[in-house]
Amino acid sequence: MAPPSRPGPAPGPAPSAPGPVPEFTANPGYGRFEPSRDAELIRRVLDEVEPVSQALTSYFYALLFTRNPGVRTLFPAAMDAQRDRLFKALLTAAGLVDERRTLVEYLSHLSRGHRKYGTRPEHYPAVGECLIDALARYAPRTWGEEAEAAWVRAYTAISQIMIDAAAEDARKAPALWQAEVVSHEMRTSDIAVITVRPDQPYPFLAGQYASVETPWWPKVWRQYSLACAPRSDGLLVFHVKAVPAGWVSRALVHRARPGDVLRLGGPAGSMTVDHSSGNGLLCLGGSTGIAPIKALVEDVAGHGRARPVEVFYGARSDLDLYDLDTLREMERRLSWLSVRPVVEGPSGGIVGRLPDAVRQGGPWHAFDGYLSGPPGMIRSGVDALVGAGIPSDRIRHDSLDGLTALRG
Ligand SMILES: NC(=O)C1=CN([C@@H]2O[C@H](COP(=O)(O)OP(=O)(O)OC[C@H]3O[C@@H](n4cnc5c(N)ncnc54)[C@H](O)[C@@H]3O)[C@@H](O)[C@H]2O)C=CC1
Repeated sequence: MAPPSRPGPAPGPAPSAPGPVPEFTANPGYGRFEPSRDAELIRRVLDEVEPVSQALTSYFYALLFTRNPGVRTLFPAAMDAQRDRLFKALLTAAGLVDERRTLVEYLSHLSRGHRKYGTRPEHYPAVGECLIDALARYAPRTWGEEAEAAWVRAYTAISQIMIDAAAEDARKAPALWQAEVVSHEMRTSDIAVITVRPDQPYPFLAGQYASVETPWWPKVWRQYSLACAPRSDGLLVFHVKAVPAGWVSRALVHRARPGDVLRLGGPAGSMTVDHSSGNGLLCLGGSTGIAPIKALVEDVAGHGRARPVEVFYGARSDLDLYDLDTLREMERRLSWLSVRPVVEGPSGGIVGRLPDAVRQGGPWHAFDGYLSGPPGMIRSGVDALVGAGIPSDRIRHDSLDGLTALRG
C-alpha cells in the first residue's frame, strides 16, 4: 500500500526549537489540526483496530523495518517487551488529541525518554507513514479521506511536540550517562544493592527512577528507582530483584560486578517530596519498592524540617525484608521517622498485606501518601489511603508507566 502523498509545508504548530521540521506534514488541504473534530475520527479508528492490535503492530514494524532498514538498529535484537511500546505510545498519544495539556506532558516525558534510543527528527516521518498505512489496512470500516486527514494532522502535531521537547532537553542534559558499578552486594538470593558512579553529574530528585541498559542486553532498557537522594559524592544506588523472565534484572543481580559499565537514561518520575506541604509522609514500600521510599526519607532529612514520616515496609516474609536493618538504623537517628515491617507469613511484626496494615493505623488525614511496589499493591494501597481520608491529589506513585505516572 502506497503512503498517502503529503506535499507542502507544515501548517501545524510553529517550531520552537532548532532542528528539522518533520517532512511528514499535513497536505495543505487538510488544514490545521482541530482537536475535538479530529478526536472523534481518531477514536473511531482506534476502536476498530483495538481487537486486531497485535496484527496491526506486526504489520507496522514490518513496514517500518522494510522501508527503513537503518531504523532497525534503534531497537533491541529481540523485540518482545520493547516491541509494543512505540506503537502503544503512538496510539495513546492519538487518543489524547483533545486533551492538549495531558498530551503535551505525556509526549514531553516520552520524548525525553526516547533520547537514549538515538531517536532523531528524521525518524518521525518514517514512523508516521508506516502508522498511517498500517491503520489504513486494519481499519477498513472507519478509514477514509477524512480519518486519514485527522490522523495526519494529529501525528504532525505529536511529532512536533516530541521534537521540540527533545531539543529543549538536549540543551540541559545528555541523552545518556555511562555508569560504572562500584559495589554490588547480594542481600537475598535474588536481590542485589548496586552502587554506580555516573561519568557526569546525574541530576535527579529523590523518589525518581532511571532507565538502565546493561552491556549484556544491548538496547534493552528497564527502569529502576533510585534508592538514595542526590549525594555529595554523585554515586547512585539501585535495589534490583532478579525476576524469572527478566533479562536485565537477572544480569544486574547475577552477572554485574564492580568495574562493569551500565548506561543510564535521564531521570523520570513524579513520586517526589512536596516540600511546600507541612503534612506528614505516609509511605508504603513493597519489596524493592522500598528503594525510592528510602530516598524520600533521606530527602526529608536533608531538608532539616522535622515532618512525621511513617514507613510501612511490606514483603512476603521476614527474610525478604532485605533492607530493614538500614531502615531501623535511620529510625534510631531520625526522631520523626517510624518504620513498620509488614509481612504476609508468620512474623514478629505486623502480619498481612500493606494496605490492610495502613487501614489499621492512622488517623492519616494530615499525611500525604507515597506508594512504591508491585502494581496490585499500588492499586489497593491507593484505595486504602483514599479510604483513610487522604485526597487522591495528595497521593503520589509511579507505576513506571509514563501516562499513569502523569495522571496518578
Ligand atoms: N517506583 C515503584 O513503584 C517501584 C516498583 N517496584 C516494583 O515492586 C515490585 C516488587 O515485586 P515483588 O518483589 O514481586 O513484590 P512482592 O510480591 O514481594 O510484594 C511486595 C509487597 O506488596 C504486597 N502486595 C503484593 N501484591 C499485592 C496486592 N495485589 N495487594 C496488596 N498488596 C500486595 C505484598 O504483600 C508485599 O507486602 C516489582 O513489580 C517492581 O517493579 C520496585 C521498585 C520501585
